[in-house]
Amino acid sequence: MKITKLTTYRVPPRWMLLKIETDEGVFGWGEPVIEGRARTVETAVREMEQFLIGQDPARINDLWQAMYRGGFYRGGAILMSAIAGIDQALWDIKGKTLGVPVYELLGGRVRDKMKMYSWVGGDRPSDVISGIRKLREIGIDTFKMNGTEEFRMLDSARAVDEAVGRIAEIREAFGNEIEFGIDFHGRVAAPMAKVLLRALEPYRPLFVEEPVLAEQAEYYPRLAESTSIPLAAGERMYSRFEFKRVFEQGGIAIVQPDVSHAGGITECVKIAAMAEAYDVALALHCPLGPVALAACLHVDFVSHNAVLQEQSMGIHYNKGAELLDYVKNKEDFRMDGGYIAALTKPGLGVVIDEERVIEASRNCPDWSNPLWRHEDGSVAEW
Ligand SMILES: O=C(O)[C@H](O)[C@@H](O)[C@@H](O)[C@H](O)CO
Ligand SMILES: [Mg+2]
Repeated sequence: MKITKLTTYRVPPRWMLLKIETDEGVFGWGEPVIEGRARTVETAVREMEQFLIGQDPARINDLWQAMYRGGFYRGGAILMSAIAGIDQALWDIKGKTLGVPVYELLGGRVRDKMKMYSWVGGDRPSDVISGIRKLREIGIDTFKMNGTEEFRMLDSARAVDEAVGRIAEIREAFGNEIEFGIDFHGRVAAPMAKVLLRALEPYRPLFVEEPVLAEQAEYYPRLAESTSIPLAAGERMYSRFEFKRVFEQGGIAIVQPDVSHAGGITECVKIAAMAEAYDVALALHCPLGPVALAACLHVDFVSHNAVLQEQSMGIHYNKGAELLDYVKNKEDFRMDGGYIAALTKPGLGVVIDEERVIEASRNCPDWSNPLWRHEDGSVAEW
């Protein structure tokens, strides 16, 4: 079998889908994208296409190594997202060719269902209580929200009280019937991270995510020493080689690689195994589309330490399209009591409505995150 064609579709809300076709008619879907840089990743996929055309899609490991090591400059968000989406599509092709779901090719399921969580509250965490109430009606009991709005490097007791007050209201309203992670989203700098973590302790969040920016990873062990709240990070780390330092230094209890940013299924299965060796949990990051989610689920179903899966249904970014709008087999993504069953169709198990995708890709608006500024006019982390 030989790869004959790669087609990319940038579609609302902010996703990019990749279709890889072969000379035997089998095709696979991937989702190579960095939110806000879809066109840049698209160019990176195009550059890799020259190498890929004519290759045997079954040789996933060799193609991965060639795409990663073939370039003198490697790694980082753009290249690893391009490799990620291509890798996902290659696994889709292999599963379809052999007539089995990808998790069977990775040794089979370690669980019967996977625990999911949902975002509430939006960029500026508001209406969190009503958002939780609505999702509780469909059996979701685990949530994530942003912890703050703009947050200065050295911020006030008032800003801390505002952030903590929102969390206190949640515990007040729901007690311990629900669990929630708080995403600092990299908005909190090292001087304030310990202050905020300490203030949140009494409300026992399930985890705090990106307590500081990934480029400040050396703070993770020190922050972990200062709190009992499990710390999570990983959406802005792109390969085993970045995660290994985090495992070695400690401090992160839950790693969150993104299967569309960190080299795909091939790389994330390896990161998951490394995490297990350090007794670190896995909660794959996935605020993206259905192919990214399907790829995550295949990693979840073969990883003992997979504890939670993010999915983007109703997420504040999904303007212009919802998680399953481009999917034909919507029923396979149904959640029951906050869990999802394995996707058992051959390959990734997601049947893409290509007509819908082609239609949506016409004049697709570019998405980029807002540029926030502090009151003094300086740039604020979004
Ligand atoms: O945890 C999450 O889902 C992420 O922090 C998410 O909010 C960002 O990755 C966003 O997608 C960037 O554009
Ligand atoms: Mg996050």
